[in-house]
Amino acid sequence: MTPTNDQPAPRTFTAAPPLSGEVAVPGDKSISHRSLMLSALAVGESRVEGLLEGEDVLATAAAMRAMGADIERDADGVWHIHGVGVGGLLQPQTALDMGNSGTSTRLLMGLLASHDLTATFVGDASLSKRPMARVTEPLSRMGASFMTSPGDRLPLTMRGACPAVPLDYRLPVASAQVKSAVLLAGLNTPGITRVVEPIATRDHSERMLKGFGADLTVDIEGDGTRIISLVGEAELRPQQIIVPSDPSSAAFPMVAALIVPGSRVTIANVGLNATRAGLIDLLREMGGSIDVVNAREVGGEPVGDLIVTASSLKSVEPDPARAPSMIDEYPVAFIAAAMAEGRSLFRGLEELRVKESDRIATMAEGLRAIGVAVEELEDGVVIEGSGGAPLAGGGPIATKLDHRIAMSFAVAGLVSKNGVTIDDMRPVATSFPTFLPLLQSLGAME
Ligand SMILES: O=C(O)C1=C[C@@H](OP(=O)(O)O)[C@@H](O)[C@H](O)C1
Ligand SMILES: C=C(OP(=O)(O)O)C(=O)O
Repeated sequence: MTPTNDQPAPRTFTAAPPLSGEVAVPGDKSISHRSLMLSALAVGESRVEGLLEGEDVLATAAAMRAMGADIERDADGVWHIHGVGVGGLLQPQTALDMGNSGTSTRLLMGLLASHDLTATFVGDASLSKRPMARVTEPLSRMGASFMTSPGDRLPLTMRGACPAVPLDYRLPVASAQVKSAVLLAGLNTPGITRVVEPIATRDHSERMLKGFGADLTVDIEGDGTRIISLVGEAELRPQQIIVPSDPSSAAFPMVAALIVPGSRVTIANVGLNATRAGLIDLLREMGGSIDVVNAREVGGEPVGDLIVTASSLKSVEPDPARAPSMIDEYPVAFIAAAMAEGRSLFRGLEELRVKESDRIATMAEGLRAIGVAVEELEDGVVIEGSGGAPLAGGGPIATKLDHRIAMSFAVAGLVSKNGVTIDDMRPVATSFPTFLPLLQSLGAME
């Protein structure tokens, strides 16, 4: 995406008074991407309320428009999408700019793999370092071909295959992006495409594909392995979608409210899908007071309001099997561990090394810079908690084009003696454009 401002936006976050109030974080990023993609493949008009209007999702919208979908936002903030039908995507006339968004890139590569067209994908410096072999490998087996930059990275040009060949694929890495790429490719492929998932990852693609009318079944074996089968050459029906608030964004005010003494905050309408709710379980195990009220179902997803009260936290050694259910929340979970009593041990997190930044290294470096004793492991970190005492503070923290690093250290600043300076807050616009006003409304900053 074209940056709106090409200068870094440093900012210092300082010790905050007790946080209070009721807030709503923006719509779920994963569901927003999928809403646009699936609506663009349905014949007729879909309507999406609560879409995340962050840069990542806007990159998906621009790509779907470039391939023929008609996508408009009305004055009330509702998005209207007229789709082209499965198999109906048009050849994009220019390169698809994915900005900072791994989800847009990998899911769209899947969609295009079974369409008869050629497309070039480009992205920012962070996205251009991220591995794409995890999707080019299965999609090549379905018939697509790829010309990638060295190391299977962006920029890359792909040619879809029509008809593509259905695939029976066992996921070698616990990744909802890879699972979704194969399933989306299967939509326009004759026969049955099957994905075997030994470790469950977020299941929004499965739920939404079914909701749009695709013939998709999920069988669960005794050991928890999920077998997802999709009948190809699907016809998708337009939908009315209400996007719940993003639990990955709610994570920041949630941890802030737990660690800033005296806080009590309500976070409304948060998505509580079990494949996403690992952070809530973790923080409760640490002694965090998080109550779910008003539990309900909205648009096929469980949601609830969270009441979070400041708590004394104790250290944890979470089971690595929990990783997929809170994969994007580890950076801010490390901040919670830095304020807990005792030593926390996080393992099994090698996937964090291939996110917007190497989140193990970036977090370890940043934590050290603000006075936290931390040891970096190949697949995780050991963090010595302060037992609730304020962190020293410091910086500037190098965010490395990673929104979750920026927001995690902003939260750390709220419990610091000397403030925490972030080198650049601009990446926050990818997933949580209202982050600063939200902190202001809780009284966390001027
Ligand atoms: O499918 C999705 O919407 C996502 C899957 C996760 O990535 P991986 O599949 O690479 O784990 C997550 O980190 C990302 O923010 C969104
Ligand atoms: C990893 C993330 O997103 P993506 O892979 O879509 O860039 C994230 O939002 O933390």
